[in-house]
Amino acid sequence: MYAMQEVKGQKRVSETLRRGEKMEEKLEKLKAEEKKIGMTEAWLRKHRLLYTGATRHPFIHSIRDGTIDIAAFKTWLAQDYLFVRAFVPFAASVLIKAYKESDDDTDIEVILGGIASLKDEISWFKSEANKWGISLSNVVPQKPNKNYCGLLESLMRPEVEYTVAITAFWAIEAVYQESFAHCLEEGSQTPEELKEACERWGNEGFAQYCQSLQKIANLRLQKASDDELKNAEVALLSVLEHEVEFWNMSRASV
Ligand SMILES: Cc1ncc(CNC=O)c(N)n1
Repeated sequence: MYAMQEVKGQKRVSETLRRGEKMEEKLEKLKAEEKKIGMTEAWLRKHRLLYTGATRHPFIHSIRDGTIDIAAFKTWLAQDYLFVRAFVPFAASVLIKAYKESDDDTDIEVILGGIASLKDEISWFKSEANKWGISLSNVVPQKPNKNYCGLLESLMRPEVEYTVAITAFWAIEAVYQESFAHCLEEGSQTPEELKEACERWGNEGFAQYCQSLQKIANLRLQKASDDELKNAEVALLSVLEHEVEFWNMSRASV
């Protein structure tokens, strides 16, 4: 008898929690509409601390102020090469979802542009590794890298909606854009030999590409169901957390 009541009580609690979450999503949506900003911007404001943690990490600061230990940069380079290799099939999965679910042809063009530049990026990683005397064929992925690639794998599943996947895709690209652009701003003391790496993601073209992705995500999120909204926000938070861990890993290697 008591057990039955407890089960009922638990059900009521979880039902209430679920309702609370739904209301919270609706509130975020209203806030975004009121301020005439997109959903992604509303979420970044809500999770400012985490976003700053991902885009203004001590690893990035150390590049910007020139105090970086080159061993940390080399670790990042080798690990990121592996990440980018895993990022290609993820990008391809987003392309497939866009083809199936989007009614806007330009989505495909934006995503395809991203995939095309990944080919160039992989070549760059190889020549950069060569320059630093790193052998990429012997690199073993570290735990945070494996975890991040695991997230990509889970987002590649066919049951993950396009809206959720494109939100994650935008966030992954935007973190690198914001981080490396910071290393190139006025007053930064980024070492000459690291500037090329920073320009890969910190350049104006990459910034515009990120804005295009953000615009696509916002349009989709505007029309999304409560469930999709929740999943997209969770995906965004997961991306930001994994990015922080990825920077931590690079720094911890020295
Ligand atoms: C860990 C991580 N996050 C984002 C990017 C940027 N996307 C593709 O290059 C990256 N290279 N690595």
